[in-house]
Amino acid sequence: MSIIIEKVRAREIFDSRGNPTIEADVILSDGSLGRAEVPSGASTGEREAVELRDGGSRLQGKGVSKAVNNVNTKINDALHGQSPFEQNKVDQTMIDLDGTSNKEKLGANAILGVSMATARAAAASQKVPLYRYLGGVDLELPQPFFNVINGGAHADSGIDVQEFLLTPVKRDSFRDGVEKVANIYHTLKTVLGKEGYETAVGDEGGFAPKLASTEAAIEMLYRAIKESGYKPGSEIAIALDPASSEFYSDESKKYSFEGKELSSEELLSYYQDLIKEYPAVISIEDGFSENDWDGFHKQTETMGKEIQLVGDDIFVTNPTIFKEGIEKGVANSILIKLNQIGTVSETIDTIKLARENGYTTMISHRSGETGDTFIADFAVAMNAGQIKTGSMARSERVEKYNQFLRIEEELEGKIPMAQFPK
Ligand SMILES: C=C(OP(=O)(O)O)C(=O)O
Ligand SMILES: [Mg+2]
Repeated sequence: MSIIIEKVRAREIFDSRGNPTIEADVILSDGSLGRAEVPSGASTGEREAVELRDGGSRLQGKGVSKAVNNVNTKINDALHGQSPFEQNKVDQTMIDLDGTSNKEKLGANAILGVSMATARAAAASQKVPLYRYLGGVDLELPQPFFNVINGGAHADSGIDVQEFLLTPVKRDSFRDGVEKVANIYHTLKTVLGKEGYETAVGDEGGFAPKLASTEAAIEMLYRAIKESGYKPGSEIAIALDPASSEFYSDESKKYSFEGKELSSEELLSYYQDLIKEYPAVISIEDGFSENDWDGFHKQTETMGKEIQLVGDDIFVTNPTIFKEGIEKGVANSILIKLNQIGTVSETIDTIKLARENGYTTMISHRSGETGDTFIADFAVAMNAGQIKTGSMARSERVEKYNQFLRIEEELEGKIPMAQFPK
């Protein structure tokens, strides 16, 4: 007898910021259960699929009971009887049922929860790990990027750049990479403490010291890398996510950055000087605003051969928007967030598009996370090449890194490791 989706249901749970979010269950006729939890961003792109929230006074307007209800009624009715092994069809059914271009009716949070839970249920039914179900035999461990200093919308450190990430360019295994960064993370805490800075952490588990500038933060990283016994650049590299849409004014077309009002051109020369001064910086995400395509394009023209330029807010994992970006020569890499687009299949479409056009892909967590480790399996299955999922001090982030350690062990180290830069 063929296996079908018997029941779909959801509930309100809480994320790492204490906000309500969706947990969805997909139950199959053979009794298999797939469960998934949905994350939530803070520095969200304007064109992301809509995260449906309730409004009103309950839970300060942040409840997701409407989205839960949509899963338990409309989505349940539409998916009952469908094959869990046809991910595209399941996702398309929900896209059609919603009927809007940004999933505002059912909520991208409702749809994504069910989409991920369907993949999990199908994997459980076939008794294979999620990475195997989604990826078949062609698997690869990504290069991890750890966000060790938090600024922007993720902390009250007052630093304009949202994320300062470390990546173990040189590593013998995934475990070796995590160990190296864990060493630096602990050294960084000591270095910051010695200099009199706070060592409490931000939303993504990185430290949130009140450092005066981007340069001051990078200096701290260089020091921590060296004092841990590694070479900045060749062994441990640095990536930045300024998340610049957060400090861009659509009216004045200026970037309000570190006390100055910078034009697009001025910001570009700032980045050019920065990577000259600190060659360990190998990647910049959202250096320009989602509403400054021209600025992002100019950066790609001038810096795109030297370093990785990642589009997050500007592409929002949306294949249609991304296609336009490719045509306009914007960025050379794309950040992949499942909940920006709202289904597993559309996310896979975006990854394929990146691959066909020579863009690198970095799978990403959200600043509001849960214990769900879906993105770890997903990154391995998609041969995504890179992942960023926070730092070492918050378990909702560390759990993702731990899942890679499990996968590496399960595959007895026989799985290839992505390398960036090559
Ligand atoms: C992970 C990010 O932050 P958020 O989830 O707040 O959008 C990001 O900007 O890359
Ligand atoms: Mg970003």
